[in-house]
Amino acid sequence: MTTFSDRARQDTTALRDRILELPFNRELAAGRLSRQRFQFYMIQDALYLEQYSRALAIASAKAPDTRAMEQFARSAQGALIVERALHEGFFEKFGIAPVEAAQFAPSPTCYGYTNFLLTVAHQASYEELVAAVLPCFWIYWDVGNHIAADTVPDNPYRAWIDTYSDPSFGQSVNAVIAIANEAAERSTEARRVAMLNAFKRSAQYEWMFWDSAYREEKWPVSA
Ligand SMILES: Cc1ncc(C[n+]2csc(CCO)c2C)c(N)n1
Repeated sequence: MTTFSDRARQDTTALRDRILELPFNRELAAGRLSRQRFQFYMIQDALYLEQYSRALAIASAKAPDTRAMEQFARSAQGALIVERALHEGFFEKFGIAPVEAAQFAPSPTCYGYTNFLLTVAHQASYEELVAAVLPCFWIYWDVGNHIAADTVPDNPYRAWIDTYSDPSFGQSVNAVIAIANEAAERSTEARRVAMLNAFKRSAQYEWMFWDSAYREEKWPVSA
């Protein structure tokens, strides 16, 4: 039987390869990504995580069973606690006060991605929401492992690489994949197609998020 995650993987093979090949990720692996670019990414990611955590909390509230509720509630907390600790470590290293991150405005891509997730969370089905939050886990696990396999000693971004290639993170990735597969199985084909579309849109935004950090994306006009 073809599961939702099999279909999702097949439909995004080319895009996922393109994510691994992005200059941001290649340079991160080699330890030669500029601090400026990484710092831009960290600030945007802090803004992203706050909204992503809300989307996960809504997934928890909508989940049909306590196991999925717990998984999403834990991940919603993880997005705020674990990832914030990672960020604060880097902010300290780069000499940015953590409160300063909140003073930055989200980039167009960050804004687009978080608004997409929150729109799905509030307006679409639970199944589509699960599909929309999955690339965040799955693609980071792919990227984390890919980078961990060919990084250099003393990489200044080691803590980032370790977080996303840690087996405990792999366990939560597998748990969310299993939840998405169960949700798809219980659903209709029309809804599974909607799930695939939500998954693909988030995967595109994941590519865009790294690309926008590399370009240090600004709003093209100010108000
Ligand atoms: C743009 C962007 N996408 C995905 C992640 C990774 N991530 C964020 S929260 C979470 C689950 C709970 O810890 C994971 C895997 C990120 N940091 N930034």
